[in-house]
Amino acid sequence: MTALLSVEGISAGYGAITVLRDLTLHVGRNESIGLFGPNGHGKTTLLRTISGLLRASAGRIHFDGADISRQRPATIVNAGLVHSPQANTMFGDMAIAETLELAAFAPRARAGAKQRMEQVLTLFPRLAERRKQLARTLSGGERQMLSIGCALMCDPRLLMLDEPTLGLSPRLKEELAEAVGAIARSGVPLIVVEQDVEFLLALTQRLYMIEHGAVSREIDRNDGLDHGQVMQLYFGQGGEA
Ligand SMILES: Nc1ncnc2c1ncn2[C@@H]1O[C@H](COP(=O)(O)OP(=O)(O)OP(=O)(O)O)[C@@H](O)[C@H]1O
Repeated sequence: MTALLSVEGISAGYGAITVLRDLTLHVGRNESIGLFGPNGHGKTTLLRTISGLLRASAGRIHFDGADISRQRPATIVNAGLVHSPQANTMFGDMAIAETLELAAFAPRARAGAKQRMEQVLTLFPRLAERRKQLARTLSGGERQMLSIGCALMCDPRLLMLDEPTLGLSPRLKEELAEAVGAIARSGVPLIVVEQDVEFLLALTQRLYMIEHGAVSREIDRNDGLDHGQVMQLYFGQGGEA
């Protein structure tokens, strides 16, 4: 069976700067994967390239067997490949409920939008309590929840999360980690970028270490490595936190 997502030998960057260099990875149909590695080595650039916000200068990306390398972001979202970016700024003057409604813009997401909104508000009670509050007045953690909520409103078949717990207090981090775990258990495959390898090992089946714009190591949870052993590999390869 073909992979749900396959990224084959892509290169991408910004103008004259090449960030991704011949990067290859895949996500199976019933799995979630984690991406980790040093800052500035291309994890966010990879998610932006998969979601069509950046165009790869070489290589191919297939989602559910279809070549999406040249597709527009809206087409990719409508296919069910949805990206929840880091520190999403949102429409500040819109309330939470309005923002979630607007997020279900993709034709395939419109039909079940009402029911999905209820699911998002059940997953994130903080958003339910504040449904009339303006997005710009939300705390960092609440914004992160709204960003993930908006991605869920698109009815994802594969959801990409960029550092969902970055900068959160331990309590909020736990709340978010629990919600992300519930999303995975509900059957939505995930690609999660995180520095917290322990969190990734608990959540995903495989990890890719990204260094210098390429995959430097693949770790399968079945390899039985614990957090300490993964970190040893990381630092042993010259990685920096
Ligand atoms: N819009 C841009 N224009 C030019 N360079 C950029 C742009 N966005 C990112 N970069 C550069 O591309 C490189 C990779 O950045 P990217 O955000 O993909 O890394 P990352 O691995 O996600 O980092 P972090 O873990 O800190 O989020 C960095 O050197 C960054 O400065």
